[in-house]
Amino acid sequence: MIYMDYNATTPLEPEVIEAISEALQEAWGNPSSNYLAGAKAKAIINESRENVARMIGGKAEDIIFTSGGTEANNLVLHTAMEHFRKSRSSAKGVEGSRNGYDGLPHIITSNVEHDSVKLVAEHLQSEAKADVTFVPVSKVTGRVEVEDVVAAVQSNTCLISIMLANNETGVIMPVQEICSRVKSLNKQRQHVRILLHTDAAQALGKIPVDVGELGVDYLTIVGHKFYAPRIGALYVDGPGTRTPLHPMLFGGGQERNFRPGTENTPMIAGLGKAAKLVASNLSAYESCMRSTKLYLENRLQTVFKNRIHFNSHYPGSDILPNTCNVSILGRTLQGWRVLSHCRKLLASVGAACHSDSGNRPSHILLSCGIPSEVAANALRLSVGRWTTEADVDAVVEDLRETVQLLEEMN
Ligand SMILES: Cc1ncc(COP(=O)(O)O)c(C=O)c1O
Ligand SMILES: O=C(O)CC[SeH]
Repeated sequence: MIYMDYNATTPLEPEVIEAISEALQEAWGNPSSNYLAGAKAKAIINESRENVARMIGGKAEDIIFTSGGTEANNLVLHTAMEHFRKSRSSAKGVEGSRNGYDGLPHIITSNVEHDSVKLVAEHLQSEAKADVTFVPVSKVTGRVEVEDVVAAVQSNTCLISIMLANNETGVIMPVQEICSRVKSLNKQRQHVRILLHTDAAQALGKIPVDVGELGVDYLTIVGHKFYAPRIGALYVDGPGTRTPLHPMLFGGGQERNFRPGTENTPMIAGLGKAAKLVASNLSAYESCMRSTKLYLENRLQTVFKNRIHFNSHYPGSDILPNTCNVSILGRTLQGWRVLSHCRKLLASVGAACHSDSGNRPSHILLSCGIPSEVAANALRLSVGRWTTEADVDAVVEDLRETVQLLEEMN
């Protein structure tokens, strides 16, 4: 079988497995314990924190380990709600400062976010705890447009959360430009500070990610997208000092009380090792995945000619180097049907967490302006660091044979 679903999850690099097993064997102590076994664990955690910070151009003290990206994203939206409430209570009594605090906290996000942002925002909205603007991506560029985000800002806006790259289309969002514009707004606003978050899950390990260049207050890190284990982290620019961070959990004081619970040392060790590999090899990873993806697109074009629609080709938009969202046009060639008949290819029609959504076309692709009958045939092919041209040849031949079979069956 040939795996081409690296946006869903990645295997662990051998060096990462080695770091995890070493921590399991040698650093099993409680990191808070004051004897050698604990000190060993604490040292591994500190080294990993440094490596994760280095991967994104941040400082170690700005990294908070979490169970994964879902927790990190939830922590940001929870913090924004608390930020609004505390800002409002401190504004009470100050003449004229009540403006902007009447009503609910307002969140701005896009209509193509991962469910761990989308569903949290929808929940807050349905519970009348927040107003939410889901800014639609442009159907021309597949990208959320800066002017549309800025136009959505209200006096009670307390958070803007826009993913750095989309998991289905691979489209890279203009987060740096959005942050630059909103920081200027914040300087002149009399109202609550607008916090800035990006979910970088799909970008890390594929393209350069630098928190200073982006200008974000928060950035979500997801290990299992860059050959690390199922653990994550949240970058916060000065947690509790420059940038608010309000815990969802209370307990033993770990992670400076921002995320208590005895640390998962082996998984943190793996995250740190994977981050170190990204920091050292990103340029090679990126160019290798890009050349493989381009070879895949060329082979698909050659074999399927005018029956192929590339769902990630948007004028003026940058795309992740590993992602190829493509539809083979034909009445009987729905993506799920093609994949279920392929003998070698392992891929998806869209986000793994939507895999139980039946055979409906991806709402992400429909939001990007892909016609329904084309979106229904979508295949999300995402290559990895070690995907070869031979893998591509085998996958394209598998698709060719499968299409021929399905069309002969009908
Ligand atoms: C864009 C994006 N954000 C968040 C997540 C959630 O991360 P986790 O699976 O660690 O909860 C994922 C992947 O699952 C993702 O692709
Ligand atoms: O896009 C994916 O498959 C991961 C998020 Se559910």
